[in-house]
Amino acid sequence: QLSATFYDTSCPSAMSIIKSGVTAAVNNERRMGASLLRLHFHDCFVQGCDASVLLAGNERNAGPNLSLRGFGVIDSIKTQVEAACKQTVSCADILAVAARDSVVALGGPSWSVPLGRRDSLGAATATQVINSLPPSTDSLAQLISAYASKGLSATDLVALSGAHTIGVARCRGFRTRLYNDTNINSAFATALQANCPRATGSGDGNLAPLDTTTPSAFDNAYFTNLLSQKGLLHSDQELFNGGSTDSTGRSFACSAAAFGSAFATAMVKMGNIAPLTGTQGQIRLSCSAANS
Ligand code: HEM
Ligand SMILES: [Ca+2]
Ligand SMILES: [Ca+2]
Repeated sequence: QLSATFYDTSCPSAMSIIKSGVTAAVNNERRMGASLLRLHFHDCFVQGCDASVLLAGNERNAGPNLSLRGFGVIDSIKTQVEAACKQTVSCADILAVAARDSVVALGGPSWSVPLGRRDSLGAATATQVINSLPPSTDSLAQLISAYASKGLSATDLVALSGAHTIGVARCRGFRTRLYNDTNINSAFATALQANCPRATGSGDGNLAPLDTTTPSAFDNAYFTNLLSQKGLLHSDQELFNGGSTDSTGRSFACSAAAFGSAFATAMVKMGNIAPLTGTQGQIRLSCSAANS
């Protein structure tokens, strides 16, 4: 059972240290806010919110995790938190708070983060990573079932996908959509094709914003884009493609407030996936390695 006041007496400065670290990193590079938010998602979906994603090794080296970034920002925040309160604040909680502070730094909603997660003793395998994170080639039905397996609803799926209102993706992740999908705005596809050639291997790493309208503001433009078939990933456009989630997407496109509150609710739910609590796991001294 997590609690928002978990560190109030044991480490009262933790929240402000994390917030300053995140704000400084985002002011230096806006994209870092997106990268920190994605780290928390990749942590929670694989073996629960236990900071397993931060451990050097198999999990971090698995395909879907190779483009993760922000490890250095988390390490530096952890160093400052350790200096204030020795072995008290978990890396898993730092990730959850950093995700919230990133959203706030980019103009999105705020919420109170339940705390008290502990850190895993080990990482997941590459196979576990691949089986736990839905690929962007998934259909709506596959996405709904992947989220259901984590206790998240179809509304949570749509709300959490709104995280793609910030950040970027590599050509290799949206090439097939540009050349094969039919539910894509043609001017949008043509413009993206210039920097993402059809041939596999050419321009694989070229980046495009997930939200073509406001790539570094946390707003609801991701959903207005979906209404005009300008979702970047196949999985993004699946959420608004004539299926059961259309009405949710339309409501988030119409109301930034409705999106913000559903996003906050869904982030708390995602942050509650299989946490280690009590005497389980450990409080790591360094986020990239289990204690020796
Ligand atoms: C619904 C299933 C999801 C799929 C299939 C998916 C897929 C992807 C892909 C393919 C990328 C680009 C990676 C690259 O090319 O390097 C990406 C980036 C990103 N994802 Fe997702 N994602 C999903 C859900 C989420 C959720 C739930 C969050 C957070 C709550 C999230 C946050 C992000 C962010 C912020 C980025 C940009 C990161 C950066 O610029 O460094 N995604 N996602
Ligand atoms: Ca994890
Ligand atoms: Ca945006």
